[in-house]
Amino acid sequence: MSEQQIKITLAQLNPTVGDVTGNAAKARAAREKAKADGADLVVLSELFVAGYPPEDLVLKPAFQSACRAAIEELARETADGGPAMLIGTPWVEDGKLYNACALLDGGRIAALRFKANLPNYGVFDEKRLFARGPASGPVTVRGVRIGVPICEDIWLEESEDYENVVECLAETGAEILIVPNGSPYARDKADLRLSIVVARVTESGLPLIYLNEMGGQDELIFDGASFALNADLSVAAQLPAFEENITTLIWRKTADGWRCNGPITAQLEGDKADYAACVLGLRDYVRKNGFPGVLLGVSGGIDSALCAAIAVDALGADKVRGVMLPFRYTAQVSLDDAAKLAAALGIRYEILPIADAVNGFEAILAPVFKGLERDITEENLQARARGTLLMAISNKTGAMVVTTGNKSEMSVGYATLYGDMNGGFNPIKDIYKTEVFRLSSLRNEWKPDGALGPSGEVIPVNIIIRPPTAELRENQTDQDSLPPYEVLDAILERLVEHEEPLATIIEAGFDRDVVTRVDRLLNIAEYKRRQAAPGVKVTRKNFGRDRRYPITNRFRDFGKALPEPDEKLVTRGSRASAEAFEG
Ligand SMILES: Nc1ncnc2c1ncn2[C@@H]1O[C@H](COP(=O)(O)OP(=O)(O)OC[C@H]2O[C@@H]([n+]3cccc(C(=O)O)c3)[C@H](O)[C@@H]2O)[C@@H](O)[C@H]1O
Ligand SMILES: Nc1ncnc2c1ncn2[C@@H]1O[C@H](COP(=O)(O)OP(=O)(O)OP(=O)(O)O)[C@@H](O)[C@H]1O
Ligand SMILES: NC(=O)CC[C@H](N)C(=O)O
Repeated sequence: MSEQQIKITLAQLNPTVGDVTGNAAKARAAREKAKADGADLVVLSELFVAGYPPEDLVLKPAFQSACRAAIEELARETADGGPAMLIGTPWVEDGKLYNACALLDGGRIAALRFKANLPNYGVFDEKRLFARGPASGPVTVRGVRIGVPICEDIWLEESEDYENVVECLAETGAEILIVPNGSPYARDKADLRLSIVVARVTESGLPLIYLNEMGGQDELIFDGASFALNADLSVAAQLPAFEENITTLIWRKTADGWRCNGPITAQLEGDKADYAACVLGLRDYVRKNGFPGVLLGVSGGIDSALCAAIAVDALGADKVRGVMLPFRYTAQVSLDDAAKLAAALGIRYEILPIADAVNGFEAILAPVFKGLERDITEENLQARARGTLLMAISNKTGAMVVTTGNKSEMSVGYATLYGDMNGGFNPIKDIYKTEVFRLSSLRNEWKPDGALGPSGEVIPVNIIIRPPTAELRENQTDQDSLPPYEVLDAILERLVEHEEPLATIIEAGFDRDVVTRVDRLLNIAEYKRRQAAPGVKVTRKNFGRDRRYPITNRFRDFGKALPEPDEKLVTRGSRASAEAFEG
C-alpha cells in the first residue's frame, strides 16, 4: 500500500485592510503557486480577505458583502481540481457576524468554521465586533480530518466562557490542527506562541500548523514567523519572520500520526527583531497609505538619526529627505553630525535656518507678552516653527513627516504639541530612550535582510555618545529636566508595562521623589499622547491600543502601602445575588 501523504501550502502573506480585491488576488496567486507544487490545500491567515484587524470597518454591510463576494468567486475557482483553500473572512449568518474561516473546494464553499474565543484585551476588541461561534468538529480535505481553531481559540486564556476548541476537535477525530492567526508582534512573543502551541499539541496529541499574517497595519506589526510542530513536539517547519513566504509542506502518515520534516529558518530575536519591526511598520504605513516618500527633521541627535536609518531601510534613500532647521542654540557639532548622517545614509539633505520664523513669531507676540519673563513658551516656538516648516514641505511634495518622539518622551510629555510632535507616523514611539541607543549601535553593525539602506556605520558614533539635548536654550541637556534615562526608563517600564504600585517601585530601591515625579508626568501627559501620531508597537503595552487611559483623571497613587481589602464588609452572598439580579 502506498504511503499516505497530504501537501499543505502555508501562505504567509501581507494583506491590506479593506483591499478586498487585492487580498483575494494575493490568495489566488498563492493558490496558483500551491497548485504548481502539487498541493492539496493552501492556507491563508485570519480574516485574510478583509485584512486584520479590520476594526469597525467589518461592521459595514457593504464591506461584509464585498468580502463574501470575493470568497464566493475564489470558491468557484476551486472547480479546476486544484488545491482546496482555507481562508479567513467575516461571515454573516442568521443576522450574526462571525470571524470565520472558509474551506473552498470543488467549486464550493465546502465548510465554514467560526472563531469561538474572541480576544478582548490588550490591542483586541473582538467581542465588540463578532458573535462567538460554536466549538465544531474538523473539516475534511482529501480524506484527512483537519481541525481549524482560529487564533485565540488555541490560547486557552483563563476565562469562564472559554470554549476548549482544541479538546473538542481532538475528541471529534481531527488528525492535524491548522490555526490561521492574526497575531501581532511584541518583544519575545515568539516564545509565548511556542509555549501555547506546545501546550495544545501535548494535550491533544495532534500536530499543529501555526500560520500567521505578515505586514504592518497602523500600529500593529504582524511578523509572520509561521511554524509547525509534529505531535512529538519536534519542529516540523519554521518560516521566516518579517517577510512574505509561501512554503509547501509534505505531511506523511506514520504509525504515530502525521509528520513533516520541512524547512527551518533561523529567527531574529531581541533588539534585532524590534528593529526589523520598526522598519516593516514604517514601510507598510507609508506604502499602504500611498505616500511617495517621507521627510523628517534631522537635528544631529540620536532620535532623528535612528528614525532616518529606519526610514532608509524601509523605503530606500531616494524616498527619504532630511531637513536640518538650525536656530541660535544649534551647536556646530549638531550641524556636522546631521550632515554626516545624511551623507552616510545617502539621503537628500537641506539646511533651512528658522531664525526668521521664530523672530517673526516673537515680534508678533511682543505686545502680548510685554513685561512677561521668557520661558518655555519661546522654546516651544522653535519646535513649532520646525513643525510648521516640515508640514509645509509635506503639503507641497506629498511626502509624509516622520515624527521621532521615543517612548520615554511620550511617557513624560517631553515633546511639543504641534511642534516636534507633528507628523503622520512614529517608528520609535514604543522604543525607550535607552533602547534608542542600543538599536542605533546595533544598526551600525548589522541590518535586517531586505533593508534598503547601506551597510556599516550609518549613524555617526558621535551622535551615539553625545549627551541628548533638545537645544532649545543655551547649554540645555535632557538631564536638566529628566532623571537619567536608565532610571527613567526602568521606572517607566514598571509603571507602564507592569502597572506596578508606586510603593513597590520605591521598595525596589528607586528614589521616592523621582518615582512620584515620573508618575505625575506620566499622568498629566495623557492629553499629549491622545493627540500623538500612531507608531509601531514593540512592547507588551504600547501607548495606543494597549493602554487606554482617561485624559481627565484625578486618581493619583501616592506611593503608600496599599490597604488590604476588608472582606468583612462584603455581605456573604452579595455577589451571587447581584449576579442573579443582573441575570
Ligand atoms: N489636560 C490638558 N488637555 C489639553 N491640553 C492641555 C492639557 N494640559 C495642558 N494642555 C495644553 O498643552 C500646552 C502645553 O504643552 P506644550 O505646548 O507641548 O508645551 P510643554 O509641555 O509645556 O513644553 C514642552 C516640553 O517638551 C520639551 N521638549 C520640546 C521639544 C523637544 C524636546 C525633545 O528633546 O524631544 C523636548 C520641552 O523642553 C518642554 O519640557 C498648554 O499650554 C495647554 O495649551
Ligand atoms: N535643529 C533641528 N533641525 C531639524 N530638526 C530638528 C532640530 N531640532 C529638533 N528637530 C526635530 O525635532 C525632534 C525633537 O528634537 P530635539 O532635538 O528637541 O529632541 P530629541 O528628542 O533629543 O531628538 P534628537 O535626538 O533627534 O535630537 C528631532 O528628532 C527632530 O526631528
Ligand atoms: N487574533 C487573535 O485572536 C490574536 C490573539 C492572540 N492571543 C495573539 O496575540 O496572538
